[in-house]
Amino acid sequence: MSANFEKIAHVTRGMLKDPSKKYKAFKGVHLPNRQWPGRVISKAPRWLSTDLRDGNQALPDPMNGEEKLKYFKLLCNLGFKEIEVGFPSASQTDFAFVRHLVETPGLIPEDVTISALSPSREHLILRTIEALRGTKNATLHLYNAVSPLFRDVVFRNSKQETLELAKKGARVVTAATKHAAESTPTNWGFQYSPETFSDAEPDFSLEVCEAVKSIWRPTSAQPIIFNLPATVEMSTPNTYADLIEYFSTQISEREKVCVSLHPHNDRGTAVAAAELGQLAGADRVEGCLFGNGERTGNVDLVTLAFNLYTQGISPNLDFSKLDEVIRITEACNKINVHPRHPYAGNLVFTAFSGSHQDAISKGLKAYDDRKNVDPTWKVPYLPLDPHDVNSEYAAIIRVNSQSGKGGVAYLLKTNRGLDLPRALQVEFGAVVKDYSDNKGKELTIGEISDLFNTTYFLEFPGRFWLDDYTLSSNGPRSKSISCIVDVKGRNAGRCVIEGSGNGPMSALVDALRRQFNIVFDIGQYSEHAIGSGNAVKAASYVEVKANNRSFWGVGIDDDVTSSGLKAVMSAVSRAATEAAK
Ligand SMILES: CC(=O)SCCNC(=O)CCNC(=O)[C@H](O)C(C)(C)COP(=O)(O)OP(=O)(O)OC[C@H]1O[C@@H](n2cnc3c(N)ncnc32)[C@H](O)[C@@H]1OP(=O)(O)O
Ligand SMILES: CC(C)C(=O)C(=O)O
Repeated sequence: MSANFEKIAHVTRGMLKDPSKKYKAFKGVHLPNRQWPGRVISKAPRWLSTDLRDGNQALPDPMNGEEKLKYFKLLCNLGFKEIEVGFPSASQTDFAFVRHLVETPGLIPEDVTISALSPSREHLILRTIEALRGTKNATLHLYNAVSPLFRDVVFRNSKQETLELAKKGARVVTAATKHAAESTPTNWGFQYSPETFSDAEPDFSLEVCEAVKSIWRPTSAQPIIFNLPATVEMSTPNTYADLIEYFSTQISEREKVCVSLHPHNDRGTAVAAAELGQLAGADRVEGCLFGNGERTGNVDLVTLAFNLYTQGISPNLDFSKLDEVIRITEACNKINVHPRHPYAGNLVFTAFSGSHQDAISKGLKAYDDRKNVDPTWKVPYLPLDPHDVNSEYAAIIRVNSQSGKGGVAYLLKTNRGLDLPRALQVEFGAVVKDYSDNKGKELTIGEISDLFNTTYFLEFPGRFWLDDYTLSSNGPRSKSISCIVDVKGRNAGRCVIEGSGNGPMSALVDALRRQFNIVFDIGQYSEHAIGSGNAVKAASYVEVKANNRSFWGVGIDDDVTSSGLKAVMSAVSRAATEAAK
């Protein structure tokens, strides 16, 4: 028997060459006049967070009471007005948590409605109502599965028996909430989910929902919520949208119904399904932060919210402190947010590749230049301004062997205030590229900064190091210089060199030529201030040309003339080092 089983297992293991016998294409509803493709989303839906229920039931280690409370407060702070707080009939932890919320004054904000889920079984419904009793606003959420697969395999129920199960549960809910002896009256709302809606006959889902509606008798002021789950995502998201449009247009007394979506992410398209479902007429969306939830998760509410936001539509949720949201979610769920998670992953505002870095830094500069006149966000590769989620641009650009000069220059600018001329960017970009290629790993800004100091002799002397100097004026456009210079390498030692020219720099060039017989020309030169006030410094960049080659030097000093002279020494040292190779 066991050998036989292994044989079968062996034969069937692995992907099939022809999967068509084992897997059948999903057949959607026939909807030739579908309207949703021509629509656009123009407002945020009603949101319900089911992190504390569907999210929690999917965790290897479900949240304890303390974690649930922390999470509940987070959800309230983010702006959720409907929160499914648990499945109180499942465990004492869930029951006690709901009671704690209800019984502790001030824990549930006045404008927040809590909801709890119950299967359509009398004792479980009663226990759920018991948990919610006494809170100001509560939604009792009832469910039973309606699809043929569940009818046949799980419940072994006929259609009629499935319909009766829903009706029986609805009646229990009505009776128990009507007669609930509450010292503080609860404003009860009712929600019904035909579980497995995505795989059920659309007309049967409608029939069950109509039956539940006739028992609960909603009004326009207090509509019933029909939550239509893609309990399992069955096919492309357009098929879910078709089902939603069909339901939304066929259900009677539509004005007394709130159509709600509850997409799971089995095919990775829950976000698309939720968006198309809204086009198809849904008013409300249920999901979890960062897509936690059964199997591949519930639809990710963070992505949905930012998808709206980046279209210029307020999601009515505030994720400004996204880092904190991630920290709390990871701590409570014990599941990390993926580094490439839309909007939230720690790599989504990061570019390693050179051409992306170049485009981003140009885009950020262009945005900064025009934002007072035109605040429209248009920056290559960045659909969201990282500042909106409290992130810094500095985190955007990171350097490895795929990076180019633009990213390196951007980092030196943002971290050290150094605005390198383009030709120097090219030169130093190549130095960084060589270094990172050899290292085979990402470089930190500290490493890039050290490499810049070493390459341009900013901290440790090169072949020539200017210790001190005096300048004297011989009349307009004529200067003399006397410098104390430390020399390394051949003829090492300290010496005094003297020269003259029409400015300090050309006087130094003359002194170096006289003393060391070094012949070169000054090419490009630029300087700028770093910082402001008493701490201001000057940065100078000088290009020297010798033997048909160009070498850049950098000098930083409190004094602008000294920074220029140091930059010349830095460039000449680099040229001399190269000549000595
Ligand atoms: C798609 C969803 O996410 S639905 C929510 C799912 N969440 C959970 O299940 C988390 C909490 N659940 C639990 O703690 C338990 O499953 C309980 C307390 C609800 C029930 O526990 P048990 O009575 O031990 O039953 P069990 O867990 O085996 O559930 C299966 C039984 O429930 C029945 N059932 C399942 N869903 C429903 C429903 N909506 N209405 C009525 N009966 C249902 C099944 O037919 C099965 O009955 P059977 O034992 O007669 O065959
Ligand atoms: C009970 C329903 C809403 C559910 O969680 C699902 O079908 O996924």
